[in-house]
Order: sequence, then structure tokens, then C-alpha cells
Amino acid sequence: MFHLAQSLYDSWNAREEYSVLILGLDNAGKTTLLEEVKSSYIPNYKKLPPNRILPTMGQNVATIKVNKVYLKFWDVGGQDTLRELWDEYYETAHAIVFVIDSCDKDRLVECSNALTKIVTNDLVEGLPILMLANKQDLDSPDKMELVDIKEIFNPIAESLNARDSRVLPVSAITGNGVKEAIEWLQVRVSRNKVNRPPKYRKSKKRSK
Ligand SMILES: Nc1nc2c(ncn2[C@@H]2O[C@H](COP(=O)(O)OP(=O)(O)OP(=O)(O)O)[C@@H](O)[C@H]2O)c(=O)[nH]1
Ligand SMILES: [Mg+2]
Repeated sequence: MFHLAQSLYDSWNAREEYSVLILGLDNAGKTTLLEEVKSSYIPNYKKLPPNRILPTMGQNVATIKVNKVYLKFWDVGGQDTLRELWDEYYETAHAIVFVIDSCDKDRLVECSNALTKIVTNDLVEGLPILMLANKQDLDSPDKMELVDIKEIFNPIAESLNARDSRVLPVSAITGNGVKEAIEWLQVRVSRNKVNRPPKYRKSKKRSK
């Protein structure tokens, strides 16, 4: 009885918040993606023009509401020396978005090694992993086929336990595919709620 009353109280008075980590090599497009997400979900948000986005040295954080839940995104710098800091975020994460530059064939091995390092961390076990094949708008001879990206990255994400993972094509610049990706995430973190419960944040006072 108490539990029922508690959960009714919680759902009425608190909002569910899930932390989503945006990871990937430097130059993959993480910050550009976060800007696109913010402009898609935050009314009147004016996104930074691409030429104003600098390599991330620390982190960028944004919370957006998607289908009644809140997703708190953490965009962390991807330069080699900054990757050691990713570990600090795993414990409180509910999902990982791994951004791949679809045109950066030269760093494919470095990129797949970075994902392997993430998924083999115990704290990441069971978390949904969304891999985004970014820069789909580019028409470059170096552009990798989506099917090849899937063939390389899907087995890495699935390597340990059965978990929710998916490779989706996006362009952080044009926004193509971004909303579909965010909806996928929202469904997965909600589905994984029992294993990794959200943070319950006090809602703003309701108007009568
Ligand atoms: N054409 C194209 N360029 C993109 C896209 N996404 C990002 N870029 C470009 O890629 C470069 C790097 O983008 P960032 O968003 O700064 O990359 P990042 O992953 O945040 O890099 P770090 O902060 O260093 O980890 C910039 O020149 C962006 O304009 C995309 O979808 N299409
Ligand atoms: Mg960045």
C-alpha cells in the first residue's frame, strides 16, 4: 500500500530524468549534434552556427523533454587525452550515444577501439547504445557505406550481454535522422528503467 502511494506521489510530484552520454572521437560531430537536438526540442532555441563550435575541452550539458521524460545530455570532449575522463560519467549514465564520422575511414580502427573500451567497462553493462553514423550529408569518396559501419560496430556493441543497440544514419548539420534517433533513445531508457532507474527530480510547481 505504501509503495503504491509512494509511486503515485512520485509520478505526480517528480519528473523522470535520464542521463545520456555523447561520446566519440574528436571531430565526430558530438557538439554539432547536441546543438541540433537542442534546436529540435527547445522552443525558440537558436543553434550555434557550425563555425562557432570549437573542439570541446570540458563538457556541454543540456536537458530536453521527450515524450514526458527528460533526457540530460552530456557532450564530452573526444580528443585522445580527454577520453580518459569518459569513465567518470559511466556510473550515472542511462544510455550512450556513440558518434561516428562516416567519412573518416583513416580512423576507423581508432574509432572501433574507442567503442570497445566503452562497452567493456563493467559500469556500461546493459546500457542501451546508440551508434550514429554521422555526416550523411557529405558526398565524399571516403564515405563508408552504412551497411559496412553496421557490420563493424554492431558486433562491438553486442559483444558482452544482450543489450539494446542500434546504428542509425544522421546528419548533425542538416538534422536528418536526429529526431528518430532521440525517440529511439527515449524508448530504450524507459524500457531499461528497472535496471537503471531514472533520477526523480522535483517538478516545478503545478498551476491550479
Ligand atoms: N558535413 C557535416 N559536417 C559535420 C557534421 N557534424 C559535424 N560536422 C563538422 O565536423 C566538425 C567537428 O564537429 P564537432 O561537433 O565540433 O565535433 P566533436 O565531436 O564535438 O569534437 P570534439 O569536441 O573535439 O570531441 C565541425 O567542422 C562540424 O561542422 C555533419 O553531420 N555533416
Ligand atoms: Mg565537441
